[in-house]
Amino acid sequence: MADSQQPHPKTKSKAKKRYLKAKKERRKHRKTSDRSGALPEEETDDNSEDGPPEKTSTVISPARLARQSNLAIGDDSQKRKKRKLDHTITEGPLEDQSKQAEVDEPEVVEDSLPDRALPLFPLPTRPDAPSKTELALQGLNRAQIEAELVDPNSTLPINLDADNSQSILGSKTRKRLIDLGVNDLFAVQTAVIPFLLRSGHKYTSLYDPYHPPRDVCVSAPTGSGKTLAYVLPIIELLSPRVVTRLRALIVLPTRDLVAQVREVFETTGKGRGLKIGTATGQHSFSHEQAQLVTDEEWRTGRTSKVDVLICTPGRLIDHIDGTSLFTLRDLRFLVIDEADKLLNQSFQDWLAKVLAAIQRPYESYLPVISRHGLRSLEDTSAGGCVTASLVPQEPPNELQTDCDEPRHSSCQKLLFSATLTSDPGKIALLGLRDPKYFVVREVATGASVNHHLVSEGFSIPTNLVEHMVVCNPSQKPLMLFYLVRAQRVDTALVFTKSSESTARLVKLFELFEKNSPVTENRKLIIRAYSSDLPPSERKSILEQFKEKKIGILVCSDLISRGLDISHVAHVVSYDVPIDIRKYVHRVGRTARAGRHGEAWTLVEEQEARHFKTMMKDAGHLNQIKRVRISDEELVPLTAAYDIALTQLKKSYQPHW
Ligand SMILES: Nc1ncnc2c1ncn2[C@@H]1O[C@H](COP(=O)(O)OP(=O)(O)OP(=O)(O)O)[C@@H](O)[C@H]1O
Repeated sequence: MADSQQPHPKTKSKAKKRYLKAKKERRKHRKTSDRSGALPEEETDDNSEDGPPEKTSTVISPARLARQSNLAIGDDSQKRKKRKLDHTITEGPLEDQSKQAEVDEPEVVEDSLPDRALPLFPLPTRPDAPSKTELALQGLNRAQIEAELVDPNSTLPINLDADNSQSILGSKTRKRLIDLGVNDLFAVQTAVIPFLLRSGHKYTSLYDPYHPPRDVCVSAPTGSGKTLAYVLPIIELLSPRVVTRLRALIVLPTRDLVAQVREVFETTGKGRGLKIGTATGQHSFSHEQAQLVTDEEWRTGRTSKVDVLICTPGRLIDHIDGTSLFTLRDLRFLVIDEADKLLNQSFQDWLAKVLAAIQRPYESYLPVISRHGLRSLEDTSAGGCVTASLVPQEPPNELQTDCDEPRHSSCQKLLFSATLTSDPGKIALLGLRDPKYFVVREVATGASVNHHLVSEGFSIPTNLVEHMVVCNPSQKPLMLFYLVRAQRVDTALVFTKSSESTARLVKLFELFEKNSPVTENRKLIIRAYSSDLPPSERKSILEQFKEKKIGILVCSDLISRGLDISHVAHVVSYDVPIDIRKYVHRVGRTARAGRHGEAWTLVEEQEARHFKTMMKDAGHLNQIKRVRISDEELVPLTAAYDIALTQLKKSYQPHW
């Protein structure tokens, strides 16, 4: 009974029937009105099958609303407005909106308004992220990006018979080079020397404030001949001068390098009359002052006793600050060798002081009025025609003349390094004038110079063979002794991390040599070279090493840069270098000037990952061969090593 009173789920109530009928009519009506273009009635959410609909939410089709608003009339602006409306009306996530649009936009609307439909804008797409190289290039300046790539294998023969007009170098210089055994210019020299010495070109004059020369930055591998690349042009340009002025300043990071570069100047420029001076602090300040300047200006018309000064930055600043007659205003060349190292040194703000000292005050560019009411002019063109003439002084002229053109310092800055920085911030400190970059390196096909500049993957001499030996820290000295004995690493530079480490290793090695049986008729001499030693002793040790009286020189990174000793056949990094720059300079003490050389790095097990990552980042890991030394190979050395170790420990114990 109760069941019969319940309405059957399939039977429809009267109200429902009425509702469905009305709905059907509404649909029918809508179809006909759509076809005739009339606007239908407002559509409600009446899809419920369960009874008369409740007016919950009203969803208005955007197309319909646009039509209601008389917006979609065909022209573009109206279409745009319609689209705007679409966006304002539909709310919620974009995905929902597009679905909603699909539902609300019946095909009939699109069909009926083909020419009014809004153009579909492409969905916004995210551009590919720029590569690391592209990003880094954004920081580089134009000169770096347009660097000239020089093939490291290119050479230029020095022809003694060529006449001066055909050759970049004068006959005197060529003859001198041939006498010294230099028959070809190396790659870096073939690029840089012609750039600096374009004969007859305005850049060759010593003083040209209206057309000052372009600055030059050079990145070339160790031992590739960068020193001659600047020494030769300086000698060529300065030797015709008549009046001695300080016209070339060469800044280097260490005293040893100053002495080395001085030697190159003296041997190459022999007989050319150039006066070379050095300032390193090795001698007393007053002694250096007496070597550099004269107070007889009234008689000689000059203050400088030298044409070329080679110095360390510290002592240079001392002279700028403390030597009253010392001036850099006549400089034609400022050479910063090992530039990346020197730019990292902020010592006494040396760079800013030097740059300020180079600038001539405005007056000094004008003809100088002498005490006699005359002016002296100096023509210092490269042709060697130097005249000091006295010309009556003209009254000041209000008219604009050529002399009113802005005048610049004629000083040309030359930067050299095997690991030249590409850091735009550091380069900017130098205020370079329209710099020209030369990069000497082999570039793999497809790779660009820029990539190398950015990645700072410095090039290593091609004749260098590199090895790494991964070992237990306690075995490191034994590994070194093994290399010395078995691999004949006996004309070598061994680099450690500190002077203490240097001293300890030398002591241990001496004890080891004393205790090991002499297998051959040779006594190996090993010495330490460190900052703890007085300068005179350091100099003497280097001399002995150059003369092959010392076989192995153990040192810290003090001499890892620039040192040129041709017979060094091996470089051992007893302690792993902390960065790729240090590695490049250390291994660059061998395989110089096209010679063969070998580099060994002793890597403690826990350092292996760091070392490999460093090499991989520099794109250099594949060039390094891993050498495995078995315990059996070490057995013949262990007895002497153990005794040496015990003796070393005893020597470090306090005696009481
Ligand atoms: N054209 C040449 N022919 C023969 N030998 C040369 C030539 N140019 C330079 N050398 C020799 O090559 C050696 C290395 O030169 P240099 O010291 O100038 O190298 P470098 O590029 O400055 O190296 P580093 O970056 O290590 O300072 C020197 O002994 C030099 O005399």
